[in-house]
Amino acid sequence: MSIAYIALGSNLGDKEANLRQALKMLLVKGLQIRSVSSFFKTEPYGVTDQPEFINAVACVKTDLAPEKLLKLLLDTELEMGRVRLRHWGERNIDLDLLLYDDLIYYSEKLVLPHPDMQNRFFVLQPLSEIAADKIHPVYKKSIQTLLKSLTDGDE
Ligand SMILES: Nc1ncnc2c1ncn2[C@@H]1O[C@H](COP(=O)(O)OP(=O)(O)OP(=O)(O)O)[C@@H](O)[C@H]1O
Ligand SMILES: Nc1nc2c(c(=O)[nH]1)N=C(CO)CN2
Repeated sequence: MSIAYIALGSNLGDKEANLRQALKMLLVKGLQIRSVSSFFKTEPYGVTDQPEFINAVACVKTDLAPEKLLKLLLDTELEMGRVRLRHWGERNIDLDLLLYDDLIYYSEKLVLPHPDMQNRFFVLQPLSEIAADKIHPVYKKSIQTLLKSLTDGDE
């Protein structure tokens, strides 16, 4: 069994209901959900002229290989009628794979750890709630340290 961390986000429709529905679907598809962070209201990152998001992170246990797990996430987005208005823009549901054990992996379809997670408050805040001491396999720093660097404005 492997442990993976999944980021959930929504800023269209009933955002909290969208996150709850996605979590239910992941469970039905066979992921063992070990913990889920609080749901956080977050300011839009990147493209800022859009509604605020609700974000959360879930820790799951799975036998699926990383690319199979990513496919499960992308299929779940599609089954929820994935709406995306523009790159980094509004969406009813977004499921990203943040970490998979301590794997460092790069393919056309999947990059692990998620290559922008260290820059995203909306990821590090919920992740640090459920995995503060987890060490990022590339930066070799804990999630809480990465969060502090981001909020302190370190390089
Ligand atoms: N760790 C990862 N988690 C999710 N998708 C990934 C990851 N690494 C690579 N991808 C690829 O990124 C593609 C596009 O992802 P997506 O449409 O969610 O981009 P985005 O949400 O607009 O931006 P971002 O991925 O930076 O949040 C996916 O189809 C997937 O193949
Ligand atoms: N706060 C917040 N900002 C974002 C988010 C998100 O989930 N939360 N997702 C984006 C596209 O992946 C772009 N910007």
